[in-house]
Amino acid sequence: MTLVAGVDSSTQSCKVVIRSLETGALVRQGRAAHPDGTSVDPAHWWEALLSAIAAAGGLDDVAAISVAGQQHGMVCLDAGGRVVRDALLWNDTRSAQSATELVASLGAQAWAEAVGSVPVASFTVTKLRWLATHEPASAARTAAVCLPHDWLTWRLKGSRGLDELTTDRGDASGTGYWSPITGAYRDDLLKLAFGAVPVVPRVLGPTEEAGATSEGVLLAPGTGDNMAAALGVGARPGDVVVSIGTSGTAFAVADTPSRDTSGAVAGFADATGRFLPLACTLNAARVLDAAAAMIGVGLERLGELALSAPAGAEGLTLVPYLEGERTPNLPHATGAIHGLRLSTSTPAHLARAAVEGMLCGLADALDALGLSPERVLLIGGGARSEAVRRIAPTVFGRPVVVPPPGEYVADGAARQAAWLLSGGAEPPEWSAGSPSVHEAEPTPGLRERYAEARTRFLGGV
Ligand SMILES: Nc1ncnc2c1ncn2[C@@H]1O[C@H](COP(=O)(O)OP(=O)(O)O)[C@@H](O)[C@H]1O
Ligand SMILES: O=C(CO)[C@@H](O)[C@H](O)COP(=O)(O)O
Repeated sequence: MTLVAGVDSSTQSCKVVIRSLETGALVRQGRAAHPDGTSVDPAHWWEALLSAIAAAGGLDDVAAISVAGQQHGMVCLDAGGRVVRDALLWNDTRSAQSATELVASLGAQAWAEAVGSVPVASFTVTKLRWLATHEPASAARTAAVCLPHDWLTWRLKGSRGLDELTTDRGDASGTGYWSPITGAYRDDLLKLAFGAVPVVPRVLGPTEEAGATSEGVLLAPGTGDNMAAALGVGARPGDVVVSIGTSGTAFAVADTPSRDTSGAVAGFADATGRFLPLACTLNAARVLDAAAAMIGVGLERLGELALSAPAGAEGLTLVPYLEGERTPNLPHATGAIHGLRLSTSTPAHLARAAVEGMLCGLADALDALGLSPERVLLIGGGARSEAVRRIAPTVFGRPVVVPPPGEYVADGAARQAAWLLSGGAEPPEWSAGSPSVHEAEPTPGLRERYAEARTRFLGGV
């Protein structure tokens, strides 16, 4: 049996799956935690990757591997290939002002036309501007800039030379200086943001080899975690995927690029040669972690409490902007609880309001895509919660399809590695397990009350 490996180096952890090339069957898997924080030494990702590979039984019998990673993170390397400073992650909002300045200098429409997206604080281009402005010495030492998956792929190759850095269309499309519309870097935008044009990774096609490890395991191009999730879950045109991880994302596979001048929808490329319009919230599964901690229970009990409360939590409304927010673009926002009465001051009401508030934030992202999906697929760590699965249709106002619990980002990466070996125009067909379908009536007034609370606390957004 030929084996392939897929890696998900995401915000909270690194996961590795090893699957059969022919059938896609899961053979073994491993995981390791990443440190907390929005500014992280990439060495931690490397150590976690090695631990997760070891926990998955190693790569001795594996033919090809692919790394998918959290998007946008700025990894700066000096001329000798050493990391210059901690990487600023997608959820680090210190570059919000830099984003405002960059958008003001060209206008939102010009950015959307140039790179498919209007940059917000998450985008690498804004982080480079922040670095040039606030840490000129680090900026001066930066000879190359790449993304988390690019850096891990480069390390797996044992590379030293900056000219050996590679990336793919999907992850490159989240930088803000590569255009999914033309398939080319925009050095002028890099220069505008950073004042110089550092080395950037070569952009590989969907099945182009990135090299090999010293043990001879072939390296697929890898991609961003959302692009890998689309591949892993087998998203097809007409589907919208909602992922509840550290970030909340809503995305769809499209045949043509998008250019949303409002900035709500990022016009990303996908991992197959197509496109992946995506709306992202900064607040998803961790809202549940925070609510569980506030109430003093575990996630399972939080879910039971949420399901024990009446739908709509009798008007108790939680606006979940605990880490600022990206959709809507409010990097300095905080969360709020509205509608407290003596009768709603219970752990069950708070649990329900947390699940509903988090899902209302995701419903805003779903609406931003402006699609009428045939299916809404729910994935990510948060989809493991029964309460989330059962409450989601009451908030989204449509049935929700939940694939069997799994690591769909790592699976997508494994499928890309299989595609590298099998060749052909499309990735190999792997049979997926049967999804469960959750249907429920929308909760009357819930979205309206949420919109009102959001507006009341956040000045008319
Ligand atoms: N049974 C569960 N109920 C609710 N949330 C869960 C459950 N299992 C995992 N999670 C959530 O999943 C999150 C991690 O999701 P994951 O998709 O792995 O994140 P990321 O890819 O961003 O690292 C954690 O914040 C955790 O709260
Ligand atoms: O910034 C985005 C998408 O644009 C995030 O979705 C990151 O890619 C992080 O993903 P998770 O770790 O939450 O999966």
